[in-house]
Amino acid sequence: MTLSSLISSVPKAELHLHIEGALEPSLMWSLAAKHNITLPYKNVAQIEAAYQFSNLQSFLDIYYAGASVLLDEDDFFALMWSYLCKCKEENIVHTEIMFDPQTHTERGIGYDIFMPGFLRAIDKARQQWGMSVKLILSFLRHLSEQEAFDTLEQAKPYYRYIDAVGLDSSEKGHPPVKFRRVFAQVRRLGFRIVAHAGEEGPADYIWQAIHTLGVDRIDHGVRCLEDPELVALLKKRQIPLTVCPLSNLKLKVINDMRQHSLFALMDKGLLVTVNSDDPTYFGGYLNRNFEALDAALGMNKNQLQALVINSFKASFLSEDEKTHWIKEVNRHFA
Ligand code: HPA
Ligand SMILES: [Zn+2]
Repeated sequence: MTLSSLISSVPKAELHLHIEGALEPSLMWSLAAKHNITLPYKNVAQIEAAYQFSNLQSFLDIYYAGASVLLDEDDFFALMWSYLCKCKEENIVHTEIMFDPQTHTERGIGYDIFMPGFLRAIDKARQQWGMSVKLILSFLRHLSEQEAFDTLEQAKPYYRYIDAVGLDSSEKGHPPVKFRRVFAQVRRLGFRIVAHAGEEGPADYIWQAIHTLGVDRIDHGVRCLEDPELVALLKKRQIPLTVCPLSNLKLKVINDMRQHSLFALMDKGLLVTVNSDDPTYFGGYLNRNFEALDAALGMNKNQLQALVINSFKASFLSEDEKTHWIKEVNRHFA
């Protein structure tokens, strides 16, 4: 089998995906029409053409504006269902999906609107395809810690549907320590913890995420390479990094995919995974990210196999589920 057909056919997990970043321009357009919302674009092609970013903030501005078309439960169902259909197409059998409650609650759209929409789509994918899905509630770090506390409190009726809590949005100037107390509460509630760190922000933010927040995984984390002691810690504790190659390229964390450090991180013994982050904004779903790495840097079958095994190892699945899927992956490569 060619590498390309292995990439698409192997069962895999995705661990770093923002559901608001999976809003297809065509769905944005039709929801705007449904709700009589005027977008600053004349057609779908213009939406796509607007996705040229110079850094994280220039993306976030467009990403939060795009979410303004999501108003009723059916809209959130359509958004989730569209992504889960892509998972089916790409042989993603398990996905851990981040959602940003504050992007919606700030507009007056409550948990009672978006959660039932998300959960209906997830139930349908579970029943139709046996897909496995976990949800990660993410705090927007440009907002205050008090607002994160309020967001956690408002989620109470839905705690049983949420597996982990994370931290995303504008990284620079909003270090993990800003959220020390709310993540202490998150830990007491028994959720797993993830945080974006070391995407644009310094290696020190990765230290803070580990020591102050007590994360189970780091989202991005590519800037760890600037600190050999940190690399040694990530290796020793096998703290996973959910790396997003096309995102790094589109947000100018790197200038060329040939500069991507993913294989360097693997060679240092780190537990690295490949993910799509915000696929409709960054030019591709998960399989495209593997393809882009191969096209720029070359990937052999052993590297692909290791990355796919890592996607299960680094997940929040049970040990039995991990063992099951790792066996399936190995069978696929045999
Ligand atoms: O890559 C990202 N970084 C920070 N916040 C985000 N929200 C969506 N995608 C991202
Ligand atoms: Zn992200």
